[in-house]
Amino acid sequence: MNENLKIIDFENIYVSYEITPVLENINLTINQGEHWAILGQNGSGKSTLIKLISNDLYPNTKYKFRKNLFGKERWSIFELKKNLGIITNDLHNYFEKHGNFLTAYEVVLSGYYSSIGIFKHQDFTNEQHERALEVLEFLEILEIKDKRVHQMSTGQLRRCVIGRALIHKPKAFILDEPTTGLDIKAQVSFLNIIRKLSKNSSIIIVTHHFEEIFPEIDNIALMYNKTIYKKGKKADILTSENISKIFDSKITLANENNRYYVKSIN
Ligand SMILES: Nc1ncnc2c1ncn2[C@@H]1O[C@H](COP(=O)(O)OP(=O)(O)OP(=O)(O)O)[C@@H](O)[C@H]1O
Repeated sequence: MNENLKIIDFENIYVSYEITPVLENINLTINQGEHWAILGQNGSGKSTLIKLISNDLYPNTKYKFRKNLFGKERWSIFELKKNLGIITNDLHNYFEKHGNFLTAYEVVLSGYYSSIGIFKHQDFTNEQHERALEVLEFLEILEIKDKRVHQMSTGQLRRCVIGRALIHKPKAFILDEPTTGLDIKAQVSFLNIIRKLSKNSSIIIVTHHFEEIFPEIDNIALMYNKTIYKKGKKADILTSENISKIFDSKITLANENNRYYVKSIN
């Protein structure tokens, strides 16, 4: 791992869907090997920030900005996906809707072509088949390799979608509210999988749940008022004062064994 490599290097970025920017003056540097959580109210711009990172949205060119990913300004979407695994609920829902006949094995293997499914014209080497099995094993879903999407639980499909990105051994994963729809047990075991991923890839997680900020996550970015209100080390940023500010409420945050939770809110 090259800790000098900047996964994200953004300076003074503005993003607009329409005329008024929804993100303003975004400055963010994330180095390889770091793990981050991004927190903020509904509508504060978290998903927009992810779309900016994934090149689904571009900065407003009215402002002078810097936007580098892995040290480079320009990326083809296909090349970017090899370096950056982006897991959103939209992708999960897309597989549920359009790929429900695929097996777990096929969902994972489809990562090589970024396709929804496996097609006759696609060739896979033996190594690629082996890698798909290795990924299923890593994600602890090898036993469901022949199960089809429509027969899977939400947690099982979520892991397959991660597996599809993991096939490339990306340097970083971005996970947008990854435990949506999971019950408490599935949530805990899913988070353990993400912790396992964090050994080899940087994790950037967007979440509304403090308990999901697992101990390896050492950096926090707080979104408020269309920008990154504060960012830095977890112990400095995750304070009751900061959290009360960004959620416009009086929140008392507590911490036990490096895990945070909301003690009171009013
Ligand atoms: N396609 C769009 N067209 C116009 N405005 C949009 C679009 N998508 C989002 N917005 C606006 O951009 C702002 C930021 O939205 P965004 O979805 O990024 O917030 P978020 O923090 O991800 O919210 P949530 O926690 O609800 O997912 C909001 O004011 C929203 O209304």
